[in-house]
Amino acid sequence: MKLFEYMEKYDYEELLLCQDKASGLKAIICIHDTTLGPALGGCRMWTYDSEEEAIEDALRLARGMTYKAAAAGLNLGGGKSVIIGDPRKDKSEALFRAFGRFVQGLNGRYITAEDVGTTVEDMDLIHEETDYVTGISPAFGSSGNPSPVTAYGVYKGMKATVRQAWGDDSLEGKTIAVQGVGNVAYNLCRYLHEEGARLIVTDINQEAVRRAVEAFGARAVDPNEIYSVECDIFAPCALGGVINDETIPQLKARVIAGAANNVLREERHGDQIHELGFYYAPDYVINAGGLINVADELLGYNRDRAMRKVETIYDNIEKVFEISRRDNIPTYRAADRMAEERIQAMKNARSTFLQNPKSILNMKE
Ligand SMILES: NC(=O)C1=CN([C@@H]2O[C@H](COP(=O)(O)OP(=O)(O)OC[C@H]3O[C@@H](n4cnc5c(N)ncnc54)[C@H](O)[C@@H]3O)[C@@H](O)[C@H]2O)C=CC1
Ligand SMILES: O=C(O)CCC(=O)C(=O)O
Repeated sequence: MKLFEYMEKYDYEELLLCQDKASGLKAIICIHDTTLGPALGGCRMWTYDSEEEAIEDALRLARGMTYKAAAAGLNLGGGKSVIIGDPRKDKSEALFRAFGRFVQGLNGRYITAEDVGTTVEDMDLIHEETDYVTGISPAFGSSGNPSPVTAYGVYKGMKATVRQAWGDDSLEGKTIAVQGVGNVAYNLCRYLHEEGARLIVTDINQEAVRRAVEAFGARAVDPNEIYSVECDIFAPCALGGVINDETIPQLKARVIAGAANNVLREERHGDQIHELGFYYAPDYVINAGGLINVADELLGYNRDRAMRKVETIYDNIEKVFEISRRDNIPTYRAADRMAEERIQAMKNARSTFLQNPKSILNMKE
């Protein structure tokens, strides 16, 4: 990958490689765009096959956060970080504290949180070294694990998408294929089950599958089968890139709506599913609940306020479909348009000089 060429193409601000020999830390922090405010985005810990793959993941995820914050109406920019390592074996206090010091060094331009492979306990360790971390333990006045809130937002967004496809938003009797039943999807399955949906689940972790089967009467299938099962809704809730040349011809669902980031392997796959008549809820619009929740900590965390804002994901999905119909474009492009218009509008609104501009960090009521 030609890094500067790529950064220029998508207008990235900063890419930082962090190395600490003693703790074994190898991390990447990427800041995409801070027009709307500090870049907030989780820290992923994953066993990447190569350094290039880790850098690419950080870059793509960071850009997604810019759009996620903008589309959700937050005063935040986009950033993300990844730690290269196995979350089951390579975690230590020293590793997360070393990472926290790199975050602190950015002086608030980047604020971290959980993502795949990291937990509230890891955020607490990072918090030993920096205040620029969210999703820490409620004991610190924080919001804790964002996953249940992300799940609630995905549930609301799925209902809004279902309304587009079938005219009413009920999930009762719908068959939903859930890929990955980790932190977000387990909570999502609870909402879906309570509303009377039939669940089909898969995961590479058999324990996660067993939990979902026991708790929600879900039917389990092998990871490769999840794309081709007969269902109404496909909910990608594992990793990204799962809508691609191999999987699109297999899909039986009419709606694609889930928690995973970067669901489309390439943009052209978004065009393809649009042409084929799928109802696709753009990933960063439907999965913004966790971000909305942790962002509320910057104002002094208030659960009711955060949940009210998460409910607006339903309206945001409706807006995306409206733009898609109005401009005759796929929903992923409609979401980009909605986010880009807000970023541009705020750039313009902030063009007049103010002696003491209000920042997100001092907007406490
Ligand atoms: N946790 C949160 O609040 C948010 C999460 N997301 C995204 O949602 C997705 C899920 O996040 P979490 O639930 O937090 O992660 P998690 O790590 O708890 O769950 C992911 C699950 O997917 C499974 N998995 C991985 N590869 C798989 C495959 N090929 N087939 C089937 N299962 C597979 C894993 O075993 C795991 O159980 C990720 O893409 C994440 O970036 C997005 C917004 C917020
Ligand atoms: O939900 C979080 O942990 C923070 C936001 C984030 O990284 C995401 O939405 O992907």
